[in-house]
Amino acid sequence: MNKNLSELRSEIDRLDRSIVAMINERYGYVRQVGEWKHANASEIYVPEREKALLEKLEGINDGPLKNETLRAIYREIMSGAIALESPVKIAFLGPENTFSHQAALSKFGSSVSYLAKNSIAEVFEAVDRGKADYGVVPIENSTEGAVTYTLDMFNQSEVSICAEVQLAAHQNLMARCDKEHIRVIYSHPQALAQCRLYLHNNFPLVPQVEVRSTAEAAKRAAMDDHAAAVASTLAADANGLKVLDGSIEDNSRNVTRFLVIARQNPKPTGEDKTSIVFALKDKVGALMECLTAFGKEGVSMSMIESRPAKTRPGEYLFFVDFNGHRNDTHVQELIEELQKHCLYVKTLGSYPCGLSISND
Ligand SMILES: C=C(O[C@@H]1C=C(C(=O)O)C=C[C@H]1O)C(=O)O
Repeated sequence: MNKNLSELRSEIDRLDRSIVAMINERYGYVRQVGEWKHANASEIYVPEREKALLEKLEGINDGPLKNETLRAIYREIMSGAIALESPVKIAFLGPENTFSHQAALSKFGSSVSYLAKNSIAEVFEAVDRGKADYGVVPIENSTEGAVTYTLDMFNQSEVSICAEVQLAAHQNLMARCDKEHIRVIYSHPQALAQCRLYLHNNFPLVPQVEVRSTAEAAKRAAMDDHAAAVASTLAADANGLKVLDGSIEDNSRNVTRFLVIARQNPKPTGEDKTSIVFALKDKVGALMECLTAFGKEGVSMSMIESRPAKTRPGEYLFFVDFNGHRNDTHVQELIEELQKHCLYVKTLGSYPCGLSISND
């Protein structure tokens, strides 16, 4: 016979008691892992282990639990585990409630502590000086391209990349008033650029004002009856604003990629990416030789970006992301080949390929 509601709930209660007991049992082992790590000066956050664990769990999950839900639950279980091992601090490009904050939360969960920094340079500095254990910085957007400031910082800093986060960052129009009463729209220049068409079609006569973050834009909209902001839903909630239109970005596959920086180098997972920067020797065909080296080693690039070297006019640095780990023989051969044509080649990190996460 079918169970009635209170019988069903007591079954749920029984299982919840087991779940909590099991998480606590798990944390007993986590604590011991933490002690081992402290004794062996080992890293607390281990992205390659987390990735392998999540993949294994997805492999045994027969549903109805969705893999997305499973990941979110484990994000928090592992966040609690990290906090139990050590009080880690994560620096991100502030203020709070920006997409960078959201990217950091999606990687480290809500049990660790966060430091909102005023600039990308300050995030690097916090990690460089050990004031933060990890940093989260934007690196590229699928609509607007590379975040050149972050690229430039890598050339000056000794931190390395230990993980990536790909956030399907949806932009939203939010305000206290209705659409017809909007007299000004605030946002970060990149967010305004991502919604150029929507804003042109819907608010051709409303002035757009650039501010330093989408979170700042939402704060301003919260203080003005006739202002709107283009920002994340996190910012709408934090400032009590109504979302008037959601997912207003012109390209619905608008993804922002963030990097986790640290003073550590993850081990290979079998599905890794490596980021390097190189400066070409001043000789004809040097760039061609470098690109040929990638082809020869069968290495596919996922990003290539050039930046002025700032030493002499006309000299450029090339930032490249490609599939593979710095420990792989073919990657080592590729780097040796590149060195022949470059003044220097610096490996910025090898890290597990990240899944794309949505901020819906
Ligand atoms: C427990 C560990 O530390 C952290 C927590 C993990 C977890 O909760 O499973 C996994 C990897 C680490 O980020 C570990 O390294 O195994």
